Amino acid sequence: MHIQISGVSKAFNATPILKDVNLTIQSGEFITLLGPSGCGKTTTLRCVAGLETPDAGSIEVGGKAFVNAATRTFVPTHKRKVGMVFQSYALWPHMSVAANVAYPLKRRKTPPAQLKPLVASTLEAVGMGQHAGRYPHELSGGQQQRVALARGLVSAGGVMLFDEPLSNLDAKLRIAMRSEIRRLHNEFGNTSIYVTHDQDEALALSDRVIIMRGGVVEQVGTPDDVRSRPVSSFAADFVGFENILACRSVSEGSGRRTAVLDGGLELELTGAAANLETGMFVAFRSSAVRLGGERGAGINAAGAVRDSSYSGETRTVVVDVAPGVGITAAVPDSADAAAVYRHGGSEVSFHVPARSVVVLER
Ligand SMILES: Nc1ncnc2c1ncn2[C@@H]1O[C@H](COP(=O)(O)OP(=O)(O)OP(=O)(O)O)[C@@H](O)[C@H]1O
Repeated sequence: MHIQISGVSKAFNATPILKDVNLTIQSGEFITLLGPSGCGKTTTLRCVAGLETPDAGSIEVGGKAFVNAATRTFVPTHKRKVGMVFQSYALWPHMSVAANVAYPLKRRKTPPAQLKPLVASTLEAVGMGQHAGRYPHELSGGQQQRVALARGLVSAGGVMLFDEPLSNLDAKLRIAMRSEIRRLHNEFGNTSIYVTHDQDEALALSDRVIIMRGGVVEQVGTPDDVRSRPVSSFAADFVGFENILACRSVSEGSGRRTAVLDGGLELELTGAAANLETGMFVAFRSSAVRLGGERGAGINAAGAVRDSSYSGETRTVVVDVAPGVGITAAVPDSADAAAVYRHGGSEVSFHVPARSVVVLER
């Protein structure tokens, strides 16, 4: 089902929450709305579901207007046939698993001859076939979420909406359920909109990621686009670039253009960095920073180790290059690395290859 969100705005108590949101979602696509708390992800989803009414704009699904503020069209939620899965599983405690899944079908007056096999096959698809007779309190959190998924899937006439469905699960289960959600999306052939503030989840699940900021769409791209080519310092920060520096000035001399960045770091402006101008930003990941004697095209500088911490396979080292300006580097962890970088104050040189530096216009 193709989804077209056009010019959607919404205010609560005169505070604008969505500001002219435009999104085109292809039929069969899995897209994620990613952004910090309060940026309007859930409100966007609720407008598609019919749980909120936009003040302006329209939402069309499969060529049919769900809502259009200009023509005062509004299709109520139960007639939209979208499947919804929430963070709180929202199961009826007094109903069995099968009855919970059957509930939206009964409300729609689905004939029993169709209802029973549909509930059974959907419970089978989510791996809960053998628990149809149990009650929610007899299930683990992960199993309850599977039932909620099945209930969403039977309601979905081609569109699934997910609002942080995995937030209540532990880390291991979250990763397992991610693949389940993606598998079911493919198997059922739905178009899915998924809300999260977890970038790993967004990158793992989606065909495209929509980064939102303060009620507007900041960036739309494939997981690789948003991870490797953020469009702004906000987007770069959100997808985990640890180092974001402003360009303070650009100078030209003897055929070379050189930028001075925060902390006095210098970067020769060639290749991808050729367009950098004063007021713009550069970003690079901690994994791109080489500590030690290596030099080459890019940033070559030195500073004093502020501190270092063990973080899994790598050791994260913060090097101060100026008062209040630290560069974060990730180096493979070893006893040597721990010994060298554990203590603050020691002088270390570092290099950031030019190819690892991303230029951001804002
Ligand atoms: N019914 C409402 N009445 C008043 N304010 C609301 C209402 N619903 C949402 N808001 C406000 O709108 C803003 C955006 O909320 P929304 O839930 O869309 O954000 P979000 O990006 O999904 O954030 P989160 O990840 O915290 O859920 C918040 O500041 C919230 O307090």
